[in-house]
Amino acid sequence: MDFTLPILAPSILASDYTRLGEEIDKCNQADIQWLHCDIMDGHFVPNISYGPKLVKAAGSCTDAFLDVHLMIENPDQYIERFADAGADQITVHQEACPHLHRTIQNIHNQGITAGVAINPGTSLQTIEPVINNVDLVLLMSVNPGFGGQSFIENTYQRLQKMSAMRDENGAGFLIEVDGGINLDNIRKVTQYGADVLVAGSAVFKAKNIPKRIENLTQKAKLGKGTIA
Ligand SMILES: O=C(CO)[C@@H](O)[C@H](O)COP(=O)(O)O
Repeated sequence: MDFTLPILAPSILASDYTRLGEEIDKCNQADIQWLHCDIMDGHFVPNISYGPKLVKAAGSCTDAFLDVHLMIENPDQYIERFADAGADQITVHQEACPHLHRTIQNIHNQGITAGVAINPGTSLQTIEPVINNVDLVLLMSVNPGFGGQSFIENTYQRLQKMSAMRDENGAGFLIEVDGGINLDNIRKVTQYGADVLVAGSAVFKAKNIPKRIENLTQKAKLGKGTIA
């Protein structure tokens, strides 16, 4: 599937679940390419969000690529269920996968793309052995578990290092950044190498959601490729 970079991926975690269809429809009005679903289990992260049933409902409201981020322990146990629910991509946490290479294979075996996520406090070197096997690396720019947190500033250096690792290894994965992205920092995040920008509060707390998505996307485009 071809996408135009940078990609803005609204995270429905910040949406009004009582009007989920309408909220996603507003994203469709802005021609979103990706929709981001955050799965939290109350163990890997200190919060519980939603499961495959809601992912399926969300997917039925859009043609956008369904980007499912599993912040859960034992992700292997749930890969098939989220794939059946319509996930186009599943991302698992390095910190939750003792057999990361096998988990990535399990995702690919479902005929979908695979991502690996890392927390702000985890060394980038820990994912080096799998970077030629994944389609996406997700750098968390907040400690996962809650929407509405502030962006952690050292993400910029981590983005630069991750881009350099990709070049050195001749890898082709996309770099996604998730947490605390807003109108003030989105340009800089893309300047430092992000291809995909997850935004929850910045999208769904806006009065005019389609307009906000357009503004965020425009600012992200201004940053793309401006730092070597
Ligand atoms: O995974 C997470 C939080 O753990 C994120 O996807 C949040 O949903 C992003 O929300 P904002 O920081 O943009 O409000």
